Formats: sequence, C-alpha cells, structure tokens
Amino acid sequence: MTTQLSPEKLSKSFQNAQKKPVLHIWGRASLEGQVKVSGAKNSALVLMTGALLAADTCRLTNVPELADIEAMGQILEALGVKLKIQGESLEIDATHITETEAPYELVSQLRASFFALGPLLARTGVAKMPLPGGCAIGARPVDLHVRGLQQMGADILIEHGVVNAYARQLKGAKIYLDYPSVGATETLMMAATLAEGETILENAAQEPEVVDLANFCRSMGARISGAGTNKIIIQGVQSLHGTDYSIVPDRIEAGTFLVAGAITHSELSVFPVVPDDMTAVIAKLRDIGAQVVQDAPDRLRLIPGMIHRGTEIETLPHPGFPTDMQALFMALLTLCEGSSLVTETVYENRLGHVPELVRMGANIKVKGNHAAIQGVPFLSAAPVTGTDLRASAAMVVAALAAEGKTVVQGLHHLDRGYANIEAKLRGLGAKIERVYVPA
Ligand SMILES: CC(=O)N[C@H]1[C@@H](OP(=O)(O)OP(=O)(O)OC[C@H]2O[C@@H](n3ccc(=O)[nH]c3=O)[C@H](O)[C@@H]2O)O[C@H](CO)[C@@H](O)[C@@H]1O
Ligand SMILES: C=C(OP(=O)(O)O)C(=O)O
Repeated sequence: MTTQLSPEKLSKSFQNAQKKPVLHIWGRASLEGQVKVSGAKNSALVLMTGALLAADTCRLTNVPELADIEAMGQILEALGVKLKIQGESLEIDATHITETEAPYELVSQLRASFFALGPLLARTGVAKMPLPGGCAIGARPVDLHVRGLQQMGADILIEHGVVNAYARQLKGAKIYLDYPSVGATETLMMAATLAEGETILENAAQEPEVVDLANFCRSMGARISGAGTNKIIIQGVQSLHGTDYSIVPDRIEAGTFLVAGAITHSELSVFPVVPDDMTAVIAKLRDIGAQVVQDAPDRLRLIPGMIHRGTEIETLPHPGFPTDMQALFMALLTLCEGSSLVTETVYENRLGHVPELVRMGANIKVKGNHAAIQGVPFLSAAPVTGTDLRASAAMVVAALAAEGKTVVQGLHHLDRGYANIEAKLRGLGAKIERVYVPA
C-alpha cells in the first residue's frame, strides 16, 4: 500500500516496534468542546471489498485511519489490487485481479475480510477465503453467507479451513436469512449486483452501513432498492464501473464520545453524524437523564443531567440498540444511580469488559447473557485490559471518570476501530497519554 509516512513517524514506529502501547488516563477531568467523528470503520471495510466488483478505480474519501483499514488494504493487495492511500483518501484500482485466494494470516486478523467472498466470486467466478474463525466476542460462523451464495448457484466446498466457491455465472435468487446478519446481507448484496436476474434478500440487516454499501454500489451502476429495510431487491447488471464515494460517519465512534460526555458529566458535541442512525443510543442517553440536542442537521450535543439513573438495555439488530455500544453503556451504567440490566443477544460472549470494570470498583453480576449493575458512587483507577475492540473503548471511558490514573492495555483492539482517539479526547480536555512499555 503506498502510504505517505513522514521520516519522523517512520523512525518513531521503528523505535516502538519492540514495545507495547498502553494508555495512561488521569480521570475526573471535565470535558468540553466538540469532536470530529471519522468515517465508519464497518462501512469503509466493506466498501473496500465492494471495489472488487469493478475492473476500474474507486476513490473513497473520509476513510478512517485505522489498523483494520491497513489490514484490509493488505488483503486486497494480496489479490493483485493496486492501492494508494493518502490520509483519509483511498484509491482502489481493481482492474486486474491476479489471485483469488486471500492469505489466512491476513483474513484471520479481521472479520470483514471474509466479506470479499461475494464480490470476488461474482467478479472472477472463483473465490477462496479462509474461514475467519471466532474471536473474543463469539464463534461468529459464516453459514448464512455460504448458504446464500449456494442459493445463487455457487458450488461451495469447505475444506482445510478454506471456503472454496465457484460460479461461472451467479443467478438471482429469493433468499431468506435466518438472522439479519450484517455481513451476510453485505456479501449477498454485492454478489447479486453481478448475478443474472433478480435477487431478493428477506430478513436482511438494516444497519446504516448496509445502506452505505448499497449507495456505493449504486454509484458504481448497481441496481438495488430497499436497503435500510428488511427486504432488499437487486437486479443484476453485466458490469460495474469505478466511482468516487465518501464514507458515512461512524455512529459507534460518535456514540462513544457521547458516552464519554455523559460519564464525566460534561457538555460536548459530536459532528458530523447522522442522528437518524443513532436513535436507540440517543433514547438510552435520555433514559438515564442526559439531554441529547440536535443543534445542526449533522451535530449532536450531549448535556448531562444533574443525576443519572439506571436503565435496561437489550442489544438487537438495527434499529435496535447496537451491540457495538453495549460495553460503553455498561461503563456508563456503573455510575448511574440504582440498578440497570444489560442483555446481550447478538453475541454469545460479549461481556469480557465486566471483570475489568469490577476491578475499577463497579458492582456487576453476570448470569448467562445478562449483566445486573448496581450503581456505585465512584470508580477508582486500576490497571485494566481491553479484551476486544469495544471493551477497550469501555475501559477508556470508565478511566475518564475514575479517580486516579488508569493504565489501559490491549490497545491493538482499540486501534482497530478508533482513529486518533487520544488526540480527539485531549482536544476535549482529557488527560490521556500513550506510553510504550516493554512487551
Ligand atoms: C465489520 C463489521 O461490519 N462488523 C460488524 C458486523 O459484524 P458481522 O457482520 O460479523 O455480524 P453479523 O450481523 O453477521 O452477526 C450477528 C450474529 O449473527 C451470527 N451469524 C452471522 C453470520 C452467519 O453466517 N451466521 C451467524 O450465525 C453471528 O455469529 C452473530 O452472533 O455486524 C455486527 C452486528 O451489528 C457488529 O457487531 C460488527 O461490528
Ligand atoms: C465487533 C466489531 O468489529 P468486527 O466485526 O470487525 O470484529 C466492532 O466494531 O465492534
């Protein structure tokens, strides 16, 4: 990937190669001001795979500067695609695809890489993708992706941990998804853009990133309607062309900063955002007693309440409460008066942040996929580890409110999903520093 790293940045990253980063966070500083939200990770990653659909160049802007984007870039390069990245702009030239098998070492790093299966198969007739495997939050199977492609006429053989898919020409099909999986909806929607005839996806995921992908594909010449509802209809076309496209703002990053404001009882604004994509998160912030004001079409302001009280949260597919915000709200609820109940329904193992919050003084009891939280008056600093991406973000927001200096480890997770998080938090007045310690 052609990157434009300055000599200073290069030399710094060389010196730090043998060390691991940790965050030192001095809590109880009050925050204020506004923070710029980056492009959505989950949109940018899937759009990068969508660029495989055209023998042409796609230019993406508002691409977040994240470790996951770098890893996805390496996967595309391994397929023969040419990339140029400059800051938040990414040029993807998929004119020549020279390989149809993605390397396991890269695919195992991020789930979204598996979503290349659909576009690669539709474009070249062959795709070999290592199974992405599970991760800290759950098993994360890909059966819905595979079954849907089979319904579109693909021959699929899974052996030695690799999904081998073949299809001279995919055919449109009526596909019912047993669960509105985001990735399966995206894989199948992309594959269907080049299939012969009409594909109907029933019980499709309605997440804003699915809508962004549909808009991106449409700007490449695809014919898609219904994205954002549970029924998506795709009329296949013979080929797609390159496009210029700007990624939608990251609703999870925006929500993270709103939670940071609420937990520190600080007034702050986030922009740009699409408020309609954040209805469930806004509703829960209001439930606890904070105000969320839309003071411009693309800006939200958080005004904390005098007292925050507990609430109940159940994670669900969009437009329900997003699982990716669950750990962050859990951190917030530890300091809300009274009791709260959090139920995780999307993943079977996404409560890894609980023991770490308990180390900081939180009162949380877990039974199955439920966490019962009894609010405490304060959290106190402790060494903590982020066990997955959002768990590490939850540690950061908890540390902002805790008494003393918290040391947060596990930043390889955090850096997958948050661009320049320390700089953004420092801009709001947080006392936070990245320090490199012996690995
Ligand atoms: C890169 C990306 O966009 N990641 C997001 C995407 O992940 P991802 O697309 O992987 O999430 P899914 O919506 O597919 O997964 C939801 C649930 O469905 C299950 N499932 C999924 C596919 C399948 O074939 N079989 C199956 O059983 C999963 O194990 C999980 O329990 O949506 C999730 C749910 O909003 C978010 O948490 C992730 O941040
Ligand atoms: C679970 C997440 O991402 P991924 O699907 O890339 O693991 C997330 O963004 O919280």
